[in-house]
Amino acid sequence: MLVRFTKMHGLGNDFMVIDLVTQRINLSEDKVRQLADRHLGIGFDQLLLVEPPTNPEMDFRYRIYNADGSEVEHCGNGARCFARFVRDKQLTTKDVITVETAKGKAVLTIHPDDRIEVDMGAPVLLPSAIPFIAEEQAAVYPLEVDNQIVHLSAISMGNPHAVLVVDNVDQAAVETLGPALESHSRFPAKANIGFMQIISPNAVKLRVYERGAGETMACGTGACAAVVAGRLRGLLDENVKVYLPGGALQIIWKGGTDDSVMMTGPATTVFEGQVFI
Ligand SMILES: N[C@H](CCC[C@H](N)C(=O)O)C(=O)O
Repeated sequence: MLVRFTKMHGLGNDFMVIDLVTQRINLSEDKVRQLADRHLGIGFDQLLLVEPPTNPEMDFRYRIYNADGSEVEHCGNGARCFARFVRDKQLTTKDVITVETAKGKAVLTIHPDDRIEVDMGAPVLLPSAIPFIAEEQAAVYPLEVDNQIVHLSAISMGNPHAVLVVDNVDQAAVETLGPALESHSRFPAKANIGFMQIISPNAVKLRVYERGAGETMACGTGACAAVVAGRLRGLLDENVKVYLPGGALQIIWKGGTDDSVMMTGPATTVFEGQVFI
C-alpha cells in the first residue's frame, strides 16, 4: 500500500508524520523500526500519527513511536510539528488545537508570527507516577550507576526523565551515562536522560539521551523537565532559554505543581513523500 507522509523536524529532532485522518494503515513495531532505519527506511527519531480524536472534546489524537518501535506518552518537538502539519494540510483552521495524547492532552497554539507554543501540562514529581523507584519524593536523588554515585532529578512530562546538572555539556559522559541511566533498574519504564549546564538563572545548555532513540539534536519534553529540575534545585527563574545542539527553546514554568510548563519553538517541514507499507 502506498502511504503519503511528511518529513519534519523540531530543532533537528526529526519525525515522519503520517495523516491517518484521510488514510488508514496499521503499523507493527517491526515496521516502525524498519521505517526509522536511516539506511533501509525513511529515517527518523520518532514517528508521529495524526488521527481523529477518540474524545469528542479534542481536535485530534496524537500517537508517537520511538525509532525502536516503542510507543511513548508525549513528544514536545513533535507537538509543534503536529500543529504545523494539521494547519498546512488544512485538517484544521484553528489557531489553538487540542490533541489527545497517551497520557492526557496538549494544547498547541500557532501565533501570528508563526511561533508555536505548547501547553505541556504540569510536571509529575511523585516517584511512583514517573515511574522512578525512591523511598520518598525529593528534588535530587543519589543513584549508583557504573560504579559511581550521580545526583539526578526525576520528573515526568507524561514521559519519564532524569536530569543531571553538569559543569560542561560538551564534556558530559552522554554516550556512556546516557544508555546506562536510560535502562537503570530504578526507572522501570526506562527514561530520557538530560545533561544540563546552568549558564544563568534564565539560560541553560542541554543534551538529551532519549529513551528509544539515543542522543537527539533536541528534546522538547527534556527541555521542560530540565527547567523543572533547575527550578526545584533553586537554580533557575520562571522563564528559561534552553540551548540544545539543534537550537533553542523558550520554556516557562511558574513553579507550582499544578502549573503547566509552556514551551515555544519552531517546527520545520523538510519534504513530502510516499512509501510502500
Ligand atoms: N524519546 C521520548 C519520546 C520523544 C520525546 C522528544 N523527542 C521530545 O521532543 O519531547 C520517550 O521515549 O519518552
